[in-house]
Amino acid sequence: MQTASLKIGTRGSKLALAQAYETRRRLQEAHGLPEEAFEIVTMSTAGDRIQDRALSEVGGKGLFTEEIERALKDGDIDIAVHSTKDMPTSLPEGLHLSVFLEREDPRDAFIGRTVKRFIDLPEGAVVGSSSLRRQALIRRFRPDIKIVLFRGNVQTRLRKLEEGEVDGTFLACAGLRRLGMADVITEVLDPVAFPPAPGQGAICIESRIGDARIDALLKPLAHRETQIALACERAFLSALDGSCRTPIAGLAKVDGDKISFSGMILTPDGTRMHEISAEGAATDAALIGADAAARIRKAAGEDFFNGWA
Ligand SMILES: NCc1[nH]cc(CCC(=O)O)c1CC(=O)O
Repeated sequence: MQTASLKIGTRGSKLALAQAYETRRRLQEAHGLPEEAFEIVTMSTAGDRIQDRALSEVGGKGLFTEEIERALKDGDIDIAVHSTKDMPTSLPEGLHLSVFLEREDPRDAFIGRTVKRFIDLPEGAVVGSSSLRRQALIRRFRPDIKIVLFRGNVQTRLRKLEEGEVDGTFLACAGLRRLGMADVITEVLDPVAFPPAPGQGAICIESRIGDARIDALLKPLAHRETQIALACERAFLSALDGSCRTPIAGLAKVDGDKISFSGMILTPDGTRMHEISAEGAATDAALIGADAAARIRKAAGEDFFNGWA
């Protein structure tokens, strides 16, 4: 029996599995190997098990990655496939996000039950979301809307919507596309007015630093523009000390040798907001993101971060 040359770790949600299958398909194509050369190892994480509280209350993004990162360090798996936007900016020692696959649509989608467009929701309508960024943006435009905590996987959220628990919800276009469910989208949000989370829409691969065999296997999967855009967005997030309690948005675009970036920070109640934009050479992506963070921090003032933290 042929043993797998690479073990791919992933969470077990439909979206996580779709991302792991996509990664496997790209690995097969790049190396002309059969499916059996890559084993998908499904893992349950604390984040998947805790369903009744907001993530920001129980420990944040790390809850979805701890078990998987332990397996990666122990050599039980060789790579882990994640949604970049779910990844903390600092990773356990010895691990890194080595490869970013070509990005899907980074924008947010509105899924309305009674109206198509978010802005057309009636006064006092109920919207489901547990993302602090989306909550702050919703409140910024429509302080009258009632927001209910909406955790669980994409399917669970859409079922709650169908059952009438809420009038609408927001999800990433990318996730819905990967699940083959883009037809539920009733409005694609303008990324200037309703900017996405840093990293949204991009699959990343986490691996051990200095593992030459794995690096060689992964190399053909790296998508240049996405790698550069994500270096900028994650530098912005990291310099703002992006915790789950800070509504932060940011999106970079790479065009040839140039990069442009726009970022936003908001207070959770949506009443205060700062925007920043930056441009420069693609080779300076991380510097541009970090500099944009320093400038937006200065423009906002320290009380912006301390007032409600
Ligand atoms: N936090 C859950 C999560 N993580 C990544 C995605 C979507 C896919 C992506 O951004 O790549 C989603 C669901 C959503 O926000 O709709």
